[in-house]
Amino acid sequence: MGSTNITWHHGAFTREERQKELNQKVITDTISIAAYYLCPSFILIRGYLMIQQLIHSLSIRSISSKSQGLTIWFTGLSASGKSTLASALEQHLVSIKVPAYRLDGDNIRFGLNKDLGFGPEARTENIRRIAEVSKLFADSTQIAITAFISPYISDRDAARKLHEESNIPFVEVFADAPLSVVEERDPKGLYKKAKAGEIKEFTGISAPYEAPLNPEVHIHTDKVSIDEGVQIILDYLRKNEYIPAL
Ligand SMILES: Nc1ncnc2c1ncn2[C@@H]1O[C@H](COP(=O)(O)OS(=O)(=O)O)[C@@H](OP(=O)(O)O)[C@H]1O
Ligand SMILES: Nc1ncnc2c1ncn2[C@@H]1O[C@H](COP(=O)(O)OP(=O)(O)O)[C@@H](O)[C@H]1O
Repeated sequence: MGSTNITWHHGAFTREERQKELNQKVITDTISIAAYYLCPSFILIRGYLMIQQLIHSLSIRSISSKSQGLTIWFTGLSASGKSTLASALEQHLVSIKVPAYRLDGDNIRFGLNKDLGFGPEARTENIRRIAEVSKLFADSTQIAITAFISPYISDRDAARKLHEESNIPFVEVFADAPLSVVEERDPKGLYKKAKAGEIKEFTGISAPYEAPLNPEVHIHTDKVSIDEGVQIILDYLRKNEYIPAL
């Protein structure tokens, strides 16, 4: 497993933080250029700034030429770690200037899909719409990161097909933790309610979850840390040249 000195946060990521991360390099470059012209007499400083400027422009070029749109599709039980990993991954990608955007229950289930429940047909329609939206994000050369249970193999396969028909890579990431572990985590108390019969058709308790047979990335979230999980995904993305090498 590769490693990086860059750390990532596991909480929510605001629009302002995203803007700050993506603009930072441009600001640094602007400062370098201004300083270069303001200090023409200091040959050493000029030399240093010129080298710095060259490194910056090369790194920007290498990122923009190698980044490409794709969808990273998390699947797994409730509390398996999809949102946690998706959020940390999104923040890390943006911190290295790779545009990424996460779609999850907070911005989809309460908006575009607020008319949908949790019966089999509603879940299929939920995933169909999310697949269409993520494909559009990926088509705009961003990395779309989706974090939904997506319990049915046929629905995930349909999402994959939709992407592959447009030559957009689709990376399925299985956030895998045994039911006993997610029941123990139960961060929202939903398993407790489901077992008490207060929530109907709850995935893993009273509704099915069909685990992926051959996901691109398989993360055992009960065995690796959050940071290690993110690193496994980054290693996969680098190995396949979806993001620039370190
Ligand atoms: N019946 C039932 N089954 C499963 N989950 C339920 C249910 N009712 C509400 N919730 C909450 O909704 C979140 C799952 O929504 P998803 O859009 O990811 O589900 S699905 O992909 O359509 O199956 C899920 O959030 P996560 O815990 O983040 O997965 C739950 O908080
Ligand atoms: N290795 C790990 N990877 C991801 N989450 C983990 C891990 N270990 C513990 N957790 C915890 O498990 C919980 C997973 O919740 P969440 O990310 O909301 O899951 P989901 O989106 O799949 O419902 C979080 O409280 C997270 O801190």
